[in-house]
Amino acid sequence: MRLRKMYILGAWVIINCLCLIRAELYTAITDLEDLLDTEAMFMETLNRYIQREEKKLERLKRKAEEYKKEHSLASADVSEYLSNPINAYLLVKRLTTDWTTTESLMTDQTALDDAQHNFTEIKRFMKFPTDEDLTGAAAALIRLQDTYNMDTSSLAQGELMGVKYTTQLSASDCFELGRQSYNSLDYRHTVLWMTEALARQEAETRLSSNKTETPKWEILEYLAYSTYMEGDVKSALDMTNELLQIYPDHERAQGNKVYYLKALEKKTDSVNTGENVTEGHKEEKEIQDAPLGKGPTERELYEMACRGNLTPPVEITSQLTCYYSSSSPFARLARLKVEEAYPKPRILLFRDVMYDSEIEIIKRLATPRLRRATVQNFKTGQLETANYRISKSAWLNEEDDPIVSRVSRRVEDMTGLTTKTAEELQVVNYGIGGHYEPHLDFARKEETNAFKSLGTGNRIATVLFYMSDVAQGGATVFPGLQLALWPQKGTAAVWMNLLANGNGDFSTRHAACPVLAGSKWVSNKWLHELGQEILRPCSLDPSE
Ligand SMILES: O=C(O)CCC(=O)C(=O)O
Ligand SMILES: [Fe+2]
Repeated sequence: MRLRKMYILGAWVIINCLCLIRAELYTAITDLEDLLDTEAMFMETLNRYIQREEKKLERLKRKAEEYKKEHSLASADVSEYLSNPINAYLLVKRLTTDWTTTESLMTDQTALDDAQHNFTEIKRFMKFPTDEDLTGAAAALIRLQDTYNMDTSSLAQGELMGVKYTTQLSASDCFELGRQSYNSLDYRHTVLWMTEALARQEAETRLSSNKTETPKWEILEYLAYSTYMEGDVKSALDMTNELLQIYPDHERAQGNKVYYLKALEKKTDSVNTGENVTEGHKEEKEIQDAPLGKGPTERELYEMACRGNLTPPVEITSQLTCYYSSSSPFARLARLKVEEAYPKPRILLFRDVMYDSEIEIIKRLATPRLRRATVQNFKTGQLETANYRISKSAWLNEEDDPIVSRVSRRVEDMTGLTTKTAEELQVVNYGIGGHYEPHLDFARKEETNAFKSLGTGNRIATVLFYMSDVAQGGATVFPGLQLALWPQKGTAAVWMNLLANGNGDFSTRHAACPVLAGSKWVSNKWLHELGQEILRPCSLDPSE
């Protein structure tokens, strides 16, 4: 049995070693799909273990029955029973060799050892999430909660912006989200998720007599402390009192109670410092983005646009038209459909410009090369990962497949610019919660190191192909323009990042909203300045 199992594992080793990446599995859907295979292997091992243990218990039950039968026979008439030499012999045998066999059956651990061995092998050779993945996945869920303004209870009931899904979160799932928030010193979300954990736990206990996994006192402990850190000492004290009713000897709670009482007595201002309270952490200040004048901040505009609650004013939208492109003989021939999404900066949407068959090939070529996407360090020009960009990306060059050259030609036909100096085709897959916060695609004047090694100047234009629809979320938004572009498979968005005078156009600042449901695939071509001199004549006008 074990050999066959090992053989199965052996087969998996060959398949999975090729693309084994330990961390950051939560950043792309493609990796999560592999985790389902891992889970299937775990379930198989667990079921086999249960079957073997059940067989063992069946044998032990039969033994117990046998003992019971003989013993009651003997007890009915002890002297009669023992006067029979066979019975006397059998009694001695039952308590010697027989009992040794029974005992060794009871203590037999081979099923457990085999299961543990298999678990270790699965963890070694299959894709397996790490603690960082759990933290990342929890952070993604909390990001979605904030960006899409979803209340904790609806989210726990599986409702995503009014759409009801069947999956729900249990008390222990909510507790884990609270714990993850707590570990990130995010007390606001700790309070939200621990409150939900408490409510769910009470409901779960009412429904079944089984004890739930997380004890109430533990939820109360996190909740009380985080409530205190959020500045509500009175509620923190009430929760601590409730905790002490359940668990009177809880030393930390006893200590905290004394502190909360003192804090309340003194009505001290220092309630938020966390001093003297066990488990105290210094609160990290959230980075507040600067307001754009008096109106909403960029963050607020970004979130509103992501939720679909922002559109450009009618003076702008009324100017927009759609037409068939005539930018090249091919564009005329293929009757490329163009829609203006914004007039200045001009943002165009080319509909049905990438075909499903092309998308399939590009995704297939990119999938084995997907790695956590990087950003360029503002100061050093080095590439590094950052929490404000969470996705997986791969680069395809024209030698990889004729399709990649075909996409470059298409980009030339769409833009009238050359792709000779463009970067390779970047393919990006965003998992749930995957996003890219507001940024500029071009390098600012002070970023002197950016694109230096390419020697092709700045990123003059962006062509962004949507290679999937997205069930919910995942828009490309331009907060300053109040504009959201909703991914539509086969459409490409195109805009110029630089003005004709070569300066960066800051109004092109844009973002990829977190994916709420589904998966988002895009690919993009960044065109550079070098070689465009004739195709896009420059201007000395500072406003152009
Ligand atoms: O995925 C998107 O919608 C935008 C991506 C983007 O802005 C980028 O990769 O620079
Ligand atoms: Fe971008």
